[in-house]
This record gives sequence, structure tokens and C-alpha cells, in this order.
Amino acid sequence: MSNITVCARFRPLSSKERRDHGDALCIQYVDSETFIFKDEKAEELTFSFDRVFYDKSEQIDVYRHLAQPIVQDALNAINGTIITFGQTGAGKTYSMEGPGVLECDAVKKGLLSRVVEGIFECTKSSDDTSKYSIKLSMVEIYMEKVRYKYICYWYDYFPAIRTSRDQISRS
Ligand SMILES: Nc1ncnc2c1ncn2[C@@H]1O[C@H](COP(=O)(O)OP(=O)(O)OP(=O)(O)O)[C@@H](O)[C@H]1O
Repeated sequence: MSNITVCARFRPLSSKERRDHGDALCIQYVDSETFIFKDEKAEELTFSFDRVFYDKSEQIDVYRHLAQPIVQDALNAINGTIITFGQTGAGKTYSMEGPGVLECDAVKKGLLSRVVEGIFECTKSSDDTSKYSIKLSMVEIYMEKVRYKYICYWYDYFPAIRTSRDQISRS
């Protein structure tokens, strides 16, 4: 896999969209990497990505494919970035936060809380005396202006401090 992964995600139609335009979709499933887009003249255009998440995809699928490798790299001190890009209402916030960043819905929670959980899950399972300094931030770029949404730091974090103390007392 290259250093950059590009995915497309489709959200389900809203009830207003169904009411106004019906259930017909302008995209057609080909496989997990390719879809066909039919434009207004019914011309077909084929698009391919590293992965396509269709409207029934779950938040966990997006996390596992897109973010988990970045979490694992982060534990080896390799920085990573996840960018959502799209027009208003496309589902960027939903993918990043879920229905709300303070909501703990296990199925619907977004990448942000899954990434935080993933990082601490990995550090907990490390059995050496590694020291971690973790910085995680989420920004919104709108009209070429950068706005911080969340910024968190964990400095001098010793996940294995208890394990190492136990080992010393056992030896
Ligand atoms: N995968 C999804 N499954 C279910 N609902 C979704 C999904 N993606 C988006 N939605 C819903 O669609 C609506 C628009 O999504 P969202 O607010 O995430 O868009 P956005 O791209 O962040 O928009 P904006 O740029 O205007 O902030 C929301 O009501 C959201 O809950």
C-alpha cells in the first residue's frame, strides 16, 4: 500500500432527499474499489479508489481500513493524518465524530473516539517500559482558514509503569 490511501464514502439518502428525488441513485456498485457514476445524460463514468464505502458501510469498517494502520504506525512514531473532504452535508463530520463527539454509541461513534481508544489500547498492550508523548488534534479548514476543533496532549505517558514495577518486585 502507498503512503496515501484515498477512499470514497457514500452516506444513505436523507428522508428529505428521498421525498424530493425518490430512491434512485446515480451510482452503481461494481466492487469494493470501483463504482459507476451515471450523469444526467445517462453517460457512465467509472471511478476507482483504494476503497469505496457504500451507504451501508459501518463506522467500524472505515476505522479498520483507514485509521487502524495509522494508529499502529503512530505507536512506532510515524505521524499520520486523516482528511475528510467533500461538499456540505456529504458526511465528513459523521465520519470523524459520529452523531456527536460526546455520544458514546458503540456502533455510530466516529473515527476520533476510535483512534483515541486504539492508541491507548496499543500502548496498554506494550510490555516494555516505553514512554509515549502523544499529541492528537482535529482541525477544520474552511475558506482556507484553519480552525482547531479538538487538541489533546498526553506527555510522559508510561503505560507499562505498573508492569515494569511488578517485574522489578518479582525479580
Ligand atoms: N454514513 C452515514 N450514515 C448515516 N447518516 C449519515 C452518514 N453520513 C452522514 N450522515 C448524516 O448526514 C447528515 C450530514 O452529514 P454531516 O453533518 O456529517 O456532513 P458534513 O460533510 O460534515 O457537512 P458540513 O460540511 O456542512 O459540516 C447528518 O445528518 C449526518 O448524521
